Amino acid sequence: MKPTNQTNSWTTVAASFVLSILFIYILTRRKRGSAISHCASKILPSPFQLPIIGHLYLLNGNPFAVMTNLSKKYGDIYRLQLGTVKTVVVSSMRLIRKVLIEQGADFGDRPDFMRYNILFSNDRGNSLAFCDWSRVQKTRRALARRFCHTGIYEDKISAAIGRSEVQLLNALQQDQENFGCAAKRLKLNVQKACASIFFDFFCSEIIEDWEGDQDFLQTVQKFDEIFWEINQSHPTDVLPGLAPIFRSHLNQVAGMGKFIRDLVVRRIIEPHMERLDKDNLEDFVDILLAHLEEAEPESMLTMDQVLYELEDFLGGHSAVSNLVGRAIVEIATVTGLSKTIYKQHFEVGNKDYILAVIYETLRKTSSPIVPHVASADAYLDGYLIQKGTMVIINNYELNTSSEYWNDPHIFIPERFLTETGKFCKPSHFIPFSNGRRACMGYQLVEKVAADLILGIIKNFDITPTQKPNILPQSCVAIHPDEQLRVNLVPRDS
Ligand code: HEM
Repeated sequence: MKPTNQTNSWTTVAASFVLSILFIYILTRRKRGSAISHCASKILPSPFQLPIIGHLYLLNGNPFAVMTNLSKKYGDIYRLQLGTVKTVVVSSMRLIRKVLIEQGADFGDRPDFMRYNILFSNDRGNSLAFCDWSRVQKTRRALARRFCHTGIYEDKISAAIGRSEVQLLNALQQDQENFGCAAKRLKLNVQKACASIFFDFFCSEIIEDWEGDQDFLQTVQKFDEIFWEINQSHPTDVLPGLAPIFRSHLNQVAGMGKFIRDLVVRRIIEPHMERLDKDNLEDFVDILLAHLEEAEPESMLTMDQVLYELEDFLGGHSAVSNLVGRAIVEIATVTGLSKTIYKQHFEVGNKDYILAVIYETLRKTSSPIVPHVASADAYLDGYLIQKGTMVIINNYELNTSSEYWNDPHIFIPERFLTETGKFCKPSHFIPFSNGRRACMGYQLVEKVAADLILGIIKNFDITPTQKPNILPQSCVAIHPDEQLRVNLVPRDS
């Protein structure tokens, strides 16, 4: 559930229509009451008196900020009826820990949104990130866990980053010569760098020619569109009956998924199947394909599961490139920060400083956690949460409140460093979540983002433009049409 800044008039009209229906629906539900509340030993509070403007903000502003305000009145756990979806919002670290860890087995499923199904061949169960918890999911996570360990595959990931960084710096220098501005196509160049690292690392597919490889360029663009899409809420998530009105958007979503899928099959899967040597598994694709014929039925993967697991991980590059983009925008806004990063890393030798910059970017973004869903009826803090209830883990206050951080609106990487300069993260800050559905890519994020930002800063000073980007909070994604408005000043000039 993320804010959408860039709506056209059609979507505004449609959204107003949807909200009116939603509001009427909420009122009707109120009269009927809720199954949760009358079964529960304690009655879950619910903001029934919320004026319609509140619901408007919930969908169009920063929903996490709105839900935080509601928690001031209704407490750290309360329920919302979002269209047809029963929802519970939890806000305190104590309850978030219960949902993610202590009672993780009860809250390990994902919402059944129409768009998730459409993206994954009409079955979100194909996706590692949007499926419900299952034995297959355990297998899929186990297969990926080892590969995402940058320590185990240190050489492979370092080689992939090294190759890509050379191309990135060439592209920036080329733009400096051609346009007098190295930042002219910075976002696209960072996206291409991240994508080529991920293709190289996971699939041993080295992209030699960024500009001439049309498949590659289109894939980068489609993944970015998908990343934006899944980071937004959509009326059909909670009111699937509205699908006919949004048919063209839903078809577009299906088209994005299909494009990526066709490319992954043609360019990655088919060549890998032809050369697969089970005694010498070369990369992540080989590991997944070897599992197609695994003897144990519970841990055997279907071709769709293999395909989408691979896509989930390849798509991770969009998360990294958007994060790097955000970090660069933040660095530009703090006077002298680019020089400080250079000094700390390349002169003082403090390798943790850049990590602090990355975590401060995640904090300031207030990077959200994907909603969970109750996989069984379960009691949470004395309230009965029915099976199928969506649980929104609202980390907004934990990330942005002055109760937890000094000057929370200011970008201060040092808050993640001890007095001796060592990286240190408070336990209430969990941008990659925790427990059985926790992010599998955080080590890759740290390594790839750090190396790319340092590669840029080694060669360029990052300074602000007169019109800096204003990026939405509680959403890592940057709109696909938004460019990074910063200057890159060559260090030797
Ligand atoms: C900016 C970077 C990223 C952030 C902030 C981030 C954060 C998250 C969060 C909050 C979740 C949900 C955890 C939960 O529901 O409890 C998640 C899930 C996941 N992430 Fe990331 N992530 C990032 C990048 C990546 C990358 C690069 C990869 C892969 C290479 C990746 C792989 C996954 C997977 C596979 C899941 C689903 C796990 C499951 O549902 O079992 N993530 N991530």
